[in-house]
Amino acid sequence: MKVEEEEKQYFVIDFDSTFTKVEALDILGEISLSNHPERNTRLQKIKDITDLGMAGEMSLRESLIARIQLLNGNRAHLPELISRLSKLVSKSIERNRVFFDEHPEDTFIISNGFKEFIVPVVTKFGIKADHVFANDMIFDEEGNIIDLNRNNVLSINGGKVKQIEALKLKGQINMIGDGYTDYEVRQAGMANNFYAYTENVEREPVKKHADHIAPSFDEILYHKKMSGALSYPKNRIKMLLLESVHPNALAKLKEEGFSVESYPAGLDEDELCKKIKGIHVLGLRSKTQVTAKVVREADKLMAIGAFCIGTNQIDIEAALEAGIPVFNAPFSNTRSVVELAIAEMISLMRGISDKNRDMHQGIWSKTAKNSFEIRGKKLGIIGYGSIGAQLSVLAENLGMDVYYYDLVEKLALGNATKCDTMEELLAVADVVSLHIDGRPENGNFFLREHFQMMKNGVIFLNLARGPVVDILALKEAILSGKVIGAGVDVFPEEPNSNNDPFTSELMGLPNTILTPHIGGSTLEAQENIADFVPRKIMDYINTGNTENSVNFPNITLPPLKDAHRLIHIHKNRPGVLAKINNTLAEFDANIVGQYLKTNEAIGYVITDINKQYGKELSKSLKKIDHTIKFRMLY
Ligand SMILES: NC(=O)C1=CN([C@@H]2O[C@H](COP(=O)(O)OP(=O)(O)OC[C@H]3O[C@@H](n4cnc5c(N)ncnc54)[C@H](O)[C@@H]3O)[C@@H](O)[C@H]2O)C=CC1
Ligand SMILES: O=C(O)CCC(=O)C(=O)O
Repeated sequence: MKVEEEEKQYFVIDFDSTFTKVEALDILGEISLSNHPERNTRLQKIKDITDLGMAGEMSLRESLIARIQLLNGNRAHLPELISRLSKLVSKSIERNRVFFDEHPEDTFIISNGFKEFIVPVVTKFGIKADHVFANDMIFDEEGNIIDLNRNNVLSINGGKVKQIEALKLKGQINMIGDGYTDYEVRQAGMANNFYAYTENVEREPVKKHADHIAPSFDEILYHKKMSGALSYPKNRIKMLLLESVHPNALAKLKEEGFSVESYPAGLDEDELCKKIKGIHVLGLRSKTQVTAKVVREADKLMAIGAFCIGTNQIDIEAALEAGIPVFNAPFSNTRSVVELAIAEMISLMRGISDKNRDMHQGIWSKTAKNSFEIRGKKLGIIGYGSIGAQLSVLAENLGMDVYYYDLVEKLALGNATKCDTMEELLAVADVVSLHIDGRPENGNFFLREHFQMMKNGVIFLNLARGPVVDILALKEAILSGKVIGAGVDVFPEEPNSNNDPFTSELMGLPNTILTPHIGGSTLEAQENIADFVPRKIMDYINTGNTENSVNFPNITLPPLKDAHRLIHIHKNRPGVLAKINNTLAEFDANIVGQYLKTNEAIGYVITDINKQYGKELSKSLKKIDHTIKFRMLY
């Protein structure tokens, strides 16, 4: 009996900024001071006093009284406060409702806040009203909050320690909170563990004293080996974002609870091989090369997000064979590239870059020589995919005559003319714009012979990929006058970051616009990408969805409901599905849904079962021959 009592786990949870995302008195202030002339200064003072109290720099009672005096609160404000707080419960607490429902005897709220609003909020989670220990408000006859019950132990410093002592709980006491008064309980020896709760606020001095840092309630349950809402806490999923991915992406992923680290620059292969250890999700743009070696070194990698269109920088076959889906943003920067191409075409037709340079040097060269309208000119688009096609539409609207060439059959938009060969296109085009992708076979795609096939005096644009064009042949073509203007945004060698030097054979050439791979670098595009790619990654992690993955079989799954989801990735060999199902049958697991898709390399099977599985089932599924990766969701 004694042993059982000692092993019992109690969870003592703070309310403000722990159970809820916010400090309740701040919210009360927003309500009670809404029409007060000193609203903003008072609200700020209330926040400052809260922080001083939290940091242990002001006595608790002093801070409570000072805030009550500033608040102008009344009993009539409480219903709105309770309603707002109920909507501001911490995400992971909300997610683990079932845990609270199932553990009413083991869960306590001990807070220096007030019962008047805490009890109505937490009892909706099954927490017992008599397990809530907090201060009591004193009201006057008009219902104004004028004081607090000064006999309540929670109105003084060290009150939480005394309160827990009085409860005489027998077992392991886990103290969970974000402030100094929560840590004090552990320090006084009245709790066995102190979890510094960082889901809403992080206080370094509090974290320093913690036995464990808990960015979510899932983490606490995982650490205690108890079952919670998630099979694996999200804060344990580490994401590394490179190359100045837009901060919205970071914010979104952090908000979802993942641990995210970001770097402004790209990494070379050796650096990445080191950094990739322990990383679950890698995010990058066009610079960082994810080679087969990087994939081999990646011990935990679950997904790769290309925060751009091109995925040539990633060995997607190696990733596929390792069971790692790659996601990109296929349309988020399309328009930005097209607008840059249009702008360059017009600028180059008018010699703007040279004229601008001359003006800055005090040279006035007003002339129409080599200046043309784009209207009526023939635009040859090589690669009629999303960018090529969009360029076709806008260029035609500007009065250009569009010709295009693509490896595969494409619908001609508007009045565009399809060319069966590149020669055909090069023979007619006044402007040639490359929009093919950067697949390895496209290296050295556009060579000296192609420049020779062009008419004299053309404009040439490469906003696709650097290695696609023989750069020396382009230089010759510019110097010979074959090409009278060039716009180049991408280079065979690009610096890792803005702090690294850039050099190119094309520097200093006439009427040549060089840009630092900014085709997709508009705020609009970056924001779109920062919305799109994290959504795909989160969807994959949370549900197994692979819709839009560039290398994985695409499966769109229904949301997981009252079931456990088993995600099995295996080499595409006959009989694996049968073995999965035999194993499930052995464990008496009833299949409520199953989804399978294969490609040449892998099979992707999702099975939803309606039974609590044991560790043995997952071990057996992992052991099936040809298994690459297995994970479970619930
Ligand atoms: N400069 C920049 O910042 C940006 C550059 N890009 C580059 O633009 C490329 C194209 O983007 P999207 O149009 O969205 O891709 P997409 O995949 O929709 O279009 C590419 C088209 O090129 C065709 N193609 C590929 N190789 C070819 C070849 N050898 N000959 C003829 N046609 C060929 C394909 O069949 C496809 O229709 C990206 O892959 C990326 O490398 C994309 C975004 C920004
Ligand atoms: O913005 C970037 O870093 C890369 C843009 C690009 O080349 C792409 O989207 O493929």
